[in-house]
Amino acid sequence: MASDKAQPCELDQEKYDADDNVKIICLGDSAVGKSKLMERFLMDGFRPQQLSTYALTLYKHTATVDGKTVLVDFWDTAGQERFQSMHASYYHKAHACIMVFDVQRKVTYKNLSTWYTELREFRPEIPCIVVANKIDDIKVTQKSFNFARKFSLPLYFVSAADGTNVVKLFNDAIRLAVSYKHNSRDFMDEVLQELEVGQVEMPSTSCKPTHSACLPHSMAHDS
Ligand SMILES: Nc1nc2c(ncn2[C@@H]2O[C@H](COP(=O)(O)OP(=O)(O)OP(=O)(O)O)[C@@H](O)[C@H]2O)c(=O)[nH]1
Ligand SMILES: [Mg+2]
Repeated sequence: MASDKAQPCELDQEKYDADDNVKIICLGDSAVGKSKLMERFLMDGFRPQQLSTYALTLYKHTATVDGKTVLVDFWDTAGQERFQSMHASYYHKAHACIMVFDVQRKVTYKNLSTWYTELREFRPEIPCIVVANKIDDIKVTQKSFNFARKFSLPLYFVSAADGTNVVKLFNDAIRLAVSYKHNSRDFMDEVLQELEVGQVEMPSTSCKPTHSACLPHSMAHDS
């Protein structure tokens, strides 16, 4: 697992002075290469051994977008079935999604529709990039994958093993996340942003407890 190499986030003043911060989530079946892609981007390395992510790993990254410092939280979720019910809270306030399948395992491509349905249930509007990983092993770049076209989503052919398109993928995801954050007309996002800066006083009766956004983060979707 990549997390043992990633250092815990230090109290780095630069990070707290960031102009902006975004959250990007990574979805897909177990063993499609989500953690290895993060490892490749964040550490520019790849260790082939397999260690499945346990529930969640959070990575902090600082990027520069149009001259501004952006603090990025990457959420690497476990693809395993046994963690499925925990995924709901990961969607909370996400600004973009990287959705990965393994070009060598057809079932992981088929399961994209399940992941996508769940994503849209919680985050109807956020940008989503479909990622065909492991292209180092077979020639697939000529293949068309209809899933991405059907939902008008960008499709990237990448390899965590040799690094093909990985930096481009993550940089584009960060840009999309920042752009979404600033241009979104998503009603709940607007409410949340206003709550964050303390502009809105919400009487307790106006916030229906059925919507996760009204709950503290730790409680969201727990039931
Ligand atoms: N050939 C090849 N193998 C890869 C690539 N990316 C990942 N793998 C291998 O695929 C396996 C799974 O990679 P992980 O990154 O752990 O998969 P994951 O999606 O994070 O899996 P979970 O944490 O269980 O959800 C490992 O054995 C990796 O070495 C790639 O681009 N090419
Ligand atoms: Mg993993």
